[in-house]
Amino acid sequence: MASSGLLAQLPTELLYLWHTYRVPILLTAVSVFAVVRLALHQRRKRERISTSPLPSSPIEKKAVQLRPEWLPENTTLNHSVLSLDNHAEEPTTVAVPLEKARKGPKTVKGNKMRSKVAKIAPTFDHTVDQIQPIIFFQSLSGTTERYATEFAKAFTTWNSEASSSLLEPQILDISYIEFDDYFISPPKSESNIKHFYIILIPTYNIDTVLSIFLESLQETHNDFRIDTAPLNALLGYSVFGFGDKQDWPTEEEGFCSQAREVDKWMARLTGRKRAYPLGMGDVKGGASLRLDEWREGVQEALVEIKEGHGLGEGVPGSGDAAESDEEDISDAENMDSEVTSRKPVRTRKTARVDDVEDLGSMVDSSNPNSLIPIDFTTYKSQAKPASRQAPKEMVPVTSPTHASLTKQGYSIIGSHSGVKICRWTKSALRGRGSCYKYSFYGIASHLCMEATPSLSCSNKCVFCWRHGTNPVGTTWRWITDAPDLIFDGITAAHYKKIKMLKGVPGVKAERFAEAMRIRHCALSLVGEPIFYPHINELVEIMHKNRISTFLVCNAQHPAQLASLVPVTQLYVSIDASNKDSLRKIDRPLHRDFWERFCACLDIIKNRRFEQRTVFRLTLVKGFNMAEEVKGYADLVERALPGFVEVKGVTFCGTSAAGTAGLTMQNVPFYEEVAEFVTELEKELSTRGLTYGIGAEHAHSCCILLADSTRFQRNGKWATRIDFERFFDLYEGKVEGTRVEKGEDGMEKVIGWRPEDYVGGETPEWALWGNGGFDPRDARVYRKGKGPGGQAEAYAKSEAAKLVEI
Ligand SMILES: Cc1cc2nc3c(=O)[nH]c(=O)nc-3n(C[C@H](O)[C@H](O)[C@H](O)COP(=O)(O)O)c2cc1C
Ligand code: SF4
Repeated sequence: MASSGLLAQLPTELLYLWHTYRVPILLTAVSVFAVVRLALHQRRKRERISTSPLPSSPIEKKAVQLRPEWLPENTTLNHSVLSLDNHAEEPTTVAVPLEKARKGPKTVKGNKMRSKVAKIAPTFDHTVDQIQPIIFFQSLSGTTERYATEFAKAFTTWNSEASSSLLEPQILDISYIEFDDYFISPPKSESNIKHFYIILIPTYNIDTVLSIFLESLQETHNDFRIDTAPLNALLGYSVFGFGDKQDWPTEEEGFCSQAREVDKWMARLTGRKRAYPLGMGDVKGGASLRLDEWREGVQEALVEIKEGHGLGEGVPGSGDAAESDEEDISDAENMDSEVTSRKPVRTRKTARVDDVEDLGSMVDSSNPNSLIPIDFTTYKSQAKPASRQAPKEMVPVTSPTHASLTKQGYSIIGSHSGVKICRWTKSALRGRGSCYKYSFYGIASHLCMEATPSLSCSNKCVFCWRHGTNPVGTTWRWITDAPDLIFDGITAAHYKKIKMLKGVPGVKAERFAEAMRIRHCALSLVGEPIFYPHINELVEIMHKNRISTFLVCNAQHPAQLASLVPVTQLYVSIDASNKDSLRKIDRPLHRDFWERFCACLDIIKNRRFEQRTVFRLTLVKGFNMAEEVKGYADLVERALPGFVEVKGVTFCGTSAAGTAGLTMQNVPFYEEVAEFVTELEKELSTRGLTYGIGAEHAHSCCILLADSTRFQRNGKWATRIDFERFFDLYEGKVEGTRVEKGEDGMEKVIGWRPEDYVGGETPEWALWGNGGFDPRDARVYRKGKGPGGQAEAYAKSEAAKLVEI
């Protein structure tokens, strides 16, 4: 009873208490609430290590138009499809779909009327004009180069006895010229100098520079914006091919097939100015003799021209275009199309005639007005696309490229991937220092693997050390190895090479043990990694194995760049600040290289909050340094990369580099690089951009600019990477801070930002002005080098030897 009375009194008591103490109760509740909120907030903040402000959400992105011709060919970006790997020992899975996965603007097809009248070639006035012969050659294993040199010598000796209207020949390697400078129109020169082309080439049934050369001739021919016979102003041309009759006994089986192709395209581009028939020599017997005979024939033809007789008389289709049947010339354009009926071929009068097959196919009298289909949105020939051919191996074991790369220390994996131990990996194993990637980002060189899934690329940069033998291509058209096999292959080859260093004096046991677990992969080396159609799968495999990825691309493949999965650090090579300079230094194969380059910059800008983005500038004195600071600043302003790495060129010291016009004089001194970077920093700052010099590695002539609003903590540089954090973000163990507004207007996390895996502060010794060499490592100087006023010369000579990307 007593207890029920108490209960009845309780509401009155509570009401009394509430009235008496409500102010302190309310204050306590608010305080507790505030403390709990604050604690929760602090916890979340700890999870988000980033200190920089969150990007406005969603980040405004510039629309980048991907042209249809930029989309990959022969392959698909579909992740679920793996390629057939013909190197695999165990049976592999799915075959490469040969059809293009083309998206983008609709292709507009039209028709071009064939031109009825060939241009009249300028005549040679033997009283005032001079002939400039140009000897073009291409050589992978040196044979053709040797013959071309001998040819030039014999030709010059003969010419010294002849007259002055025939100039000394120029000799040019097809690997190093700008095709457009010679094969869209004759080179620019004084008006009384007329050119004559002598072309000496081998044949390779694999992809080499020659395949690209042939494609370029074909493209020029099919380009509706270019004249029917753009090389008509040449006085004439003649081609000599080298082949191997032992393995390719007949023409049907491929003997000198590429020389025959070049001869055919030159006939079309010149308006049939074949001055002397195609010569062919078997390198296994009689090539020298054949070449001498052919040289005499070419010389005779030149004498005729010199004396004002032009190319002499021949059957229609040979000799001067003006003398030829006009219809034959325009029909010759259509050699690829089906021939319905053929004019009877007249008998040859002289040695200077076309091949019977050529004559036959160029005549299509029954259908003089037939139309050639033209694709107005692309340069590419629609008539006979290369992609219809069965894919080949990029670097077959039998190729000189394979031999050359293996000799240089590369392990070739499958037929298009490579891996090589970097000099710095050896150095780090011996406790003698790591490369600049350690100073800037914290990558110890002995934990790093350098590899590429594509030894081929679409540039022929003057400073590339794979000159001459490098596979090149504008589209991926090779047999494609599966990404897991590439991963297994490159890692196995890397470990094998590390093991081989076991006995090298000075290798530290502790570092050797550490090196047996790859932590980082620089996807660069040579070639273009994003050219490989399954690069995304390969990157994913790396990340799953907790291997970080530094990927360097050459800004020529916007479609692949746009669809690349986020990597740990994404580089784009910026080899020049303007179109002209880029053309000279990178010698890109794509005619729209500048548009591609600019599109890549816009993509880099759009993706700057998804991953760390870096501009890699390679300074080559005399090519891309002087007067270009403002231009580089324009590019930085356009793409806003997180970092700008500026590096003096590495001179590979090969004779091929010399052919490309590069010598030690082009390697800048460290102080010159430093001066350049200081100017660039100043220029960026006048534009209100917040870049500062973050770190340096004088040893490899490399300096780092970084965005101070993103990669500084408490006013101190934080350029290093927290790799464990990166993998935790990748695996979803921690949440990133990249947010986007959903359809409901609410912000939600959609990934991570570079700021989420910023590592510790940049060490004192790596900061600008301190040199960048870890004092815990032993610095070893070569004889006669080292401190004492020679540091810069040392850096320069070392830079010449290092192959470090
Ligand atoms: C991988 C490979 C493929 C070749 N393909 C052909 C061919 O299809 N037809 C041919 O006549 N010769 C072919 N050859 C022979 C080369 O044309 C010949 O060896 C030539 O001398 C090489 O010239 P270079 O040393 O200047 O590169 C091939 C040689 C190699 C190594
Ligand atoms: S982009 Fe790289 S691999 Fe390609 S040519 Fe230039 S330096 Fe060599």
